[in-house]
Order: sequence, then C-alpha cells, then structure tokens
Amino acid sequence: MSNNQSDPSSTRVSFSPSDTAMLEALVPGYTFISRFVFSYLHIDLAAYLQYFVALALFGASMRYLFEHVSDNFSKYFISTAEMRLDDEIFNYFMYWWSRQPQVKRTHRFLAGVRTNGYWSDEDDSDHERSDSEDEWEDADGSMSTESFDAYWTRVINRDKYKRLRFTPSQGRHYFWYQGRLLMLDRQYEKTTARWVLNNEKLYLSCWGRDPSILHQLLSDAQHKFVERDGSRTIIYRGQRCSSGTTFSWSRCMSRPPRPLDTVILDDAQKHSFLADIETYLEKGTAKWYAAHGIPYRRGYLLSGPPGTGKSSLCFAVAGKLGLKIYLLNLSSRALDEDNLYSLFSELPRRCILLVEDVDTSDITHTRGTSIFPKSARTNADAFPPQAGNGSSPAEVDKANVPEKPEREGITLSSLLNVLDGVAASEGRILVMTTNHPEKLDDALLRAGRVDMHIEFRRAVSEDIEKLYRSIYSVSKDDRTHPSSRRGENGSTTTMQNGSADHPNNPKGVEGEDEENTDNKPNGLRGRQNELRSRIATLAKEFASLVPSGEFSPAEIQGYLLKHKTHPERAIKEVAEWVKEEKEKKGAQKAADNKAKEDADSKHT
Ligand SMILES: Nc1ncnc2c1ncn2[C@@H]1O[C@H](COP(=O)(O)OP(=O)(O)OP(=O)(O)O)[C@@H](O)[C@H]1O
Repeated sequence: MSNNQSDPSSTRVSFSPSDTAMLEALVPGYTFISRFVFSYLHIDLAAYLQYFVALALFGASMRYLFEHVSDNFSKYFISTAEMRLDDEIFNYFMYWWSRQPQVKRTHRFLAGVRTNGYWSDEDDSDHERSDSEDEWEDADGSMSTESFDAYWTRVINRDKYKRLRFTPSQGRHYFWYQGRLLMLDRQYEKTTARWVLNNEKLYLSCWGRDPSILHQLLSDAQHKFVERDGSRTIIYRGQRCSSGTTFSWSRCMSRPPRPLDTVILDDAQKHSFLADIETYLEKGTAKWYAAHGIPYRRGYLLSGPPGTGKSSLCFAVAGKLGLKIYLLNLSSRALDEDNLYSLFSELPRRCILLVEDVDTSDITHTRGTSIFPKSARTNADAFPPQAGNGSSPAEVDKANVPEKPEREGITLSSLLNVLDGVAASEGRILVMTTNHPEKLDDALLRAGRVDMHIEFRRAVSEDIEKLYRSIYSVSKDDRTHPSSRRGENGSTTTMQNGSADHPNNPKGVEGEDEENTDNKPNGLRGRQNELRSRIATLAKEFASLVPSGEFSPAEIQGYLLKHKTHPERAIKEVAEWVKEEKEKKGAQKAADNKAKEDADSKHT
C-alpha cells in the first residue's frame, strides 16, 4: 500500500492494483463502497484504513479474551449438567419443568401440543384427564344418569382442544430452585440427517463447583415422572437416536396393567410361565447362576396362531411383576450389529425384551432341519439338548451361520452373539413370539436362548366359556361398565342404542347402600350371585354353539364385542356368525392354494 499524501482528509489516497485486490478479498465490495463514499461524502476510506484495521483487531482480541475468560469462568465457577434428547432424563426434566410455577411467568417459551417435538410418548396427563372425565359415575359416586348424547358432546368438545404445552424456548432461562438461582440453556444442533427432526440438548447450570443442587433437581424430576406412571406398564422401543446413526431405547407408551386372569390360556401353562419368571427374578437366583457359572439370562418362545394371546400374556406378566417392556424390531434395515450390541448393553437388569413375530425377520429362518417338525411341538417346556459331538453349542451354531450378510441390517450370527455370546447382557428376560415356530432356525431356539416354549391354541370350549364370562361379567369394582347403568326410573339401560336384555345389572341399586343390602335375600350380593350364575349358564350355551379349536380368542372376542351389551343376542346370532366365518376361511384357503399352485407352475 502506498500513501503519498500528508493530509488524508483532503486528498485521495491511491492504491496499487494489488493492494486494491487484497482489500477487495478481505472486504468484499470494498472498491464499490469506497467509490460510493468518496463520490457522495468526499471521504476517502483508504485514509482511515489503519484505524479500521486497528478497531477490527481490537474487537477480535476483546472477543477472544471474553470467550476465554467466560470459558474459564464457567469451567471453574459454574457446574453444568447436560441432557440429551434421546435420554429419558430429558423427559423427566421437561415434565418437571411443565409443572413449575415459573413456566407461567416465562416470556420466552415454545408452545406446542406435545411436551417436545421428538418423542411420540403419549401424554399421560391427557389420559388422566380423559379417564376421570370418562367415568360413568357422578362426583358423589352414584351412577351417572347422563345420556349418551350429552356425554359424547362433552367428550368430543373436550377432544377438539388438545392441551397446550409450554416448554422453554431456545436460549437461556434463569429460575429459582430451593433458594438457588439456576440457569437452563436449551440448544438445537443442526443436522443433515433426514430422519432426525431436531437434535437438541439441555444444559442445566448452577453457580459454584458443587453440583449437588443439580443432582437434587434431576432426582426430584425423576421421582415426579416415575410417580406419575404409578403401576402402568411402560413400553420402550429400540429406535434411531437423535444423532441419526446409533440406536437407543425410547419410551413410546405406558398402559394400565392388564390383569393376568383376563388372558385366557391353559392355567397350567400360564402359571408355569409366571412361576418360571418369578423364580428367575427371585432373590439369590443371580448369585446362584454366577456360582454355577451359568449366564444369568432366561428366554421364552410363545408360539401359536395370530390372536391367541401371546402378546397379551407377555404384557399381563410385565404388569403383574412391574417390569418394563423393551420392544425390538429385528427387521429394521438400519439396525446393524454394533447398534444391536449397544441396545442390549443398555437394557436394565430386570426387564422383558419382547421380540414380536420373530419369524417375520428373514435372518431367523431355518437353514436346515428345524427342531420343530411339520406339526409344531405341543407345550414343550424344554428343548432337546444339542448333539454331543464335543463342540460347544455355540460352536455348532456358528458353523452354519453365513458370515456375509445377504441384506442390510443384522445377521443371525450377530443376533445369536448378543443373545448368548461372551459379551451378551445379563438379567434380562427375552420373550419371542411367533406364528411359525417351524420356520425358526434351531440355533435361535436352543436351550440357553429359549428355555421355555409355550404353545398357544385356538379357543377350545373351556376358553370360549371363559371369554364369554369375561365380556359379560361385571366385577365388584367395575362401576364404569356401560351395561351396568341404570335409567332414571330404575330400569336397566344400555348404551344409547342398547336394549334392556342385559342380565348383568348388579348396579341396578341406585340409592341402596351395599353394606345394608348384602345380607338381605334381595340385596346387592344376592343379586350379583344370581346374575353370575345366569351368565355362567349362558356362557355354557354359547360355548356349545361355537366349534372348539377353530377360532382364535381374538376372533371370538371381536364377535362378542359387537354384542357387548346383548349377551342373549350374542347367543342367538352366533350360529350365523360361525357359518359366515367358516365360509370366509374356506374361500381364503382356496385362494391361497390357488396362488401357491400358480407360483409353483411358474417355477416349473
Ligand atoms: N388368550 C386370550 N385371552 C384373552 N384375550 C385374548 C387372548 N388371545 C387374544 N386375545 C385378545 O385378542 C387381541 C389380540 O391378542 P394378542 O395381540 O395377544 O394376540 P397374539 O397372539 O399376540 O397375536 P399375533 O400373533 O397376531 O401378534 C387382544 O385384544 C386380546 O385381548
């Protein structure tokens, strides 16, 4: 740069072309701006260049200094907890936050109808709201006399308005907790992955190097969140993390526990399944396994036609024992061996890992003769021991396993390793369900991976009777059963279009005190017994009309639900239903056979 003028304000400073090019590179548009300023304001920017440079340098060094000082200050004088979106603690905190009074006062917030934009966890408070408002009781505990129309208008109007949720907006928020000033910083990270909606983090900070107040707050948030769940069964799903590359368990829903006696199955099978799990979870069992050098794991296979109660049993047992369910979909193409390992390693010590319809993942298919002959085994608890050829079962299994994956995703080899390999996780309960046990590879089913097999059946007469009773019986606590409401004049009423043929109306005693009526011949208990015996008689009649072993419990339940307030009509119309269903099944079978024949003839 050359400056041949002594008075910068009066004369133009000239630059060599290389100087101008350099300035243009540093400050794009410099030439244009300087010409513009010179022609309109008669100020030559070049004359002030040294001041601008000095100012820029000063600004940059001040910024650097500030960042350096603030980094060090944060490092030494501020404690911070980081929470990631794909960790459950994020949910704990957001739930806690949404219940704090400061939320109402904050002027920068994210408004939405979900607690956050990523999880699909249902909003339990909406469930609570809907459960309490859907009650068929009035506030004083008496049966509601509200008509269906009035009830439905109220519910529909309420459901139009999703509950508004307010969470802290991006950036910093200051709030008080137990007399201490804390700071929350919500940050979004940019991601290019299509499947990641947002990748956010929360930073919770307090002054000082002692983070105990943060621990306390987070533990408080966890307690509140867990208390809200009560006895509900929590279900997690293995899915891609917010980072988009790894998998982790995300809470996807919670459900009220299903009573075990609502699952209709051979009692011996049901109780041996439950007893086996209880023994496995018993105090001292883990030590016993360790002392005997046996990996502490247990696996179950539930097999049977669709709709026979496999998932229901698993769900009911989880509810009874308060276990969480972890759902794994083996068919996911994005799931690779590393992800599978990390999912298994993240499993808590006591939980049910549920792999539904394990036969639908082609990696589990048999590569040779299956241990299941064409007709599936019946109620076998244990599986045949492996051939004693001197090789360990694992070695025998691996010998047959193809090394190269033929598809994206996991291979059978990696699945076998996570289930039962050296690095496999301990303490979990594996439950696999299938409609086709004969399709599964023997290696997957050997003892150690599957320790008990329960075969579900289509409903036999005894099951059909139980299903009928379970639909029409009203338990002592079941005050919400729509069929048990009583009209204003004391007559039995049903849902809006129902008839009065429901025999089960133990609550037809509005105004009567249960205590006082119990001992009277016509008291509540007397009438309940009478109704129960009537239902039992009808159940027998119903069971005699439905062919044993032909329909799944789900099919029968579906039919009964169509007549849920008309037990007698269910009996009257069942013969017609059976006929129609048989015809439908016959037509379906004929179509399947034809499709198979066509496919065979194309091959040959
Ligand atoms: N044994 C049973 N006892 C009580 N209810 C049953 C039974 N079997 C099926 N149901 C009812 O049928 C529906 C489907 O049951 P479920 O999902 O447990 O069947 P599944 O055997 O797991 O079916 P799939 O093989 O198709 O997954 C549920 O509503 C459940 O209540």
